Amino acid sequence: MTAPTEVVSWRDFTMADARGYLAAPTPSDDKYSRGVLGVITGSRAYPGAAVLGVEAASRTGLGMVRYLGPGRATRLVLQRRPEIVTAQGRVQAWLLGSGMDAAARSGRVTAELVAALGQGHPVVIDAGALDLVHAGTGSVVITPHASELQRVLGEWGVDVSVTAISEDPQGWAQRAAELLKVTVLLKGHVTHIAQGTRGYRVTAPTTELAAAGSGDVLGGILGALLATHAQAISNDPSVMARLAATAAVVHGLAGEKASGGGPIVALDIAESVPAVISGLRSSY
Ligand SMILES: NC(=O)C1=CN([C@@H]2O[C@H](COP(=O)(O)OP(=O)(O)OC[C@H]3O[C@@H](n4cnc5c(N)ncnc54)[C@H](OP(=O)(O)O)[C@@H]3O)[C@@H](O)[C@H]2O)[C@@H](O)CC1
Ligand SMILES: Nc1ncnc2c1ncn2[C@@H]1O[C@H](COP(=O)(O)OP(=O)(O)O)[C@@H](O)[C@H]1O
Repeated sequence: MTAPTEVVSWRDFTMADARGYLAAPTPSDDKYSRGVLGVITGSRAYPGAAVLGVEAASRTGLGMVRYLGPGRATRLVLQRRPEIVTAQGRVQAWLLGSGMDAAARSGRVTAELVAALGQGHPVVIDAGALDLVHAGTGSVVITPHASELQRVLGEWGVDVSVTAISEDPQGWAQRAAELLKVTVLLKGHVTHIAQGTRGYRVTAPTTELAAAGSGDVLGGILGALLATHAQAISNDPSVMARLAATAAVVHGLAGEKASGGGPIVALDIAESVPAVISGLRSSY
């Protein structure tokens, strides 16, 4: 695979840009009109990722989270967040794969992920569901780090090293978006979001974000944004890239706020999200 075929115009996605996707609910809203996020994340090996993504989605603001992952993770999610619904039902968007390992996934979990991908809703595909990107029937955003993107590209017949991706994240995010026909959010100190002919950069305001579970929190933030903007995505699928960039902006600012110059753990990032959204709503 050589140069990307389409000309992509890249620009920095700003806090003012993000604000447009963080509106408060209106007086006529109810929990269902705000949007429900279905979540299938976590595993026996990584149950904590489920807790982190659900916490982050809840803190980003949406009508409801339906968590439909494995048993142990379900218990941990409910211990942390009794608001979460674990019954099957209708959703407006999905968050899939954080805290899963594609190689260790059971046939049953794979079938559940494929069924969710087949519903035509907007989907965040992370970590251990990235191998199922071909099954997406709605608008899809994938959220790999460089080594996950290398694995995905390998599965699609593109041989590239992690070093090469890290040296040209813009180019590889763009190539992957073209090849897979999805929105790509490639994580790093600078996060690159590519979709069609658009590209957005978001530079993290703190390096403390480089910590275990930080990406699981990002997935939750983005999942909530997809659920609350499902109609906007249906009207204009290019909104996916701007929602992904908004999630990266919120994630970065939440990490910065949680840090205050010191170290953080991933849950601190999620807990700082409401204050960051409040600040963004009132600042511009
Ligand atoms: N609380 C939770 O539940 C959490 C759950 N999480 C979940 O974990 C799952 C796996 O995600 P991941 O990104 O860690 O794994 P992966 O994509 O395979 O890349 C691994 C790369 O890193 C490297 N590597 C490993 N160890 C290294 C070392 N000591 N020093 C240096 N390099 C080292 C390794 O290289 P190698 O060892 O192969 O040489 C490989 O290249 C995923 O589902 C995620 O959601 C996480 O979010 C964390 C919190
Ligand atoms: N050096 C860095 N500076 C700022 N942010 C970083 C840095 N390295 C990684 N990040 C961010 O931290 C998060 C890490 O996500 P990920 O690699 O999926 O980790 P995990 O799987 O442990 O959640 C991503 O949002 C990424 O953009």
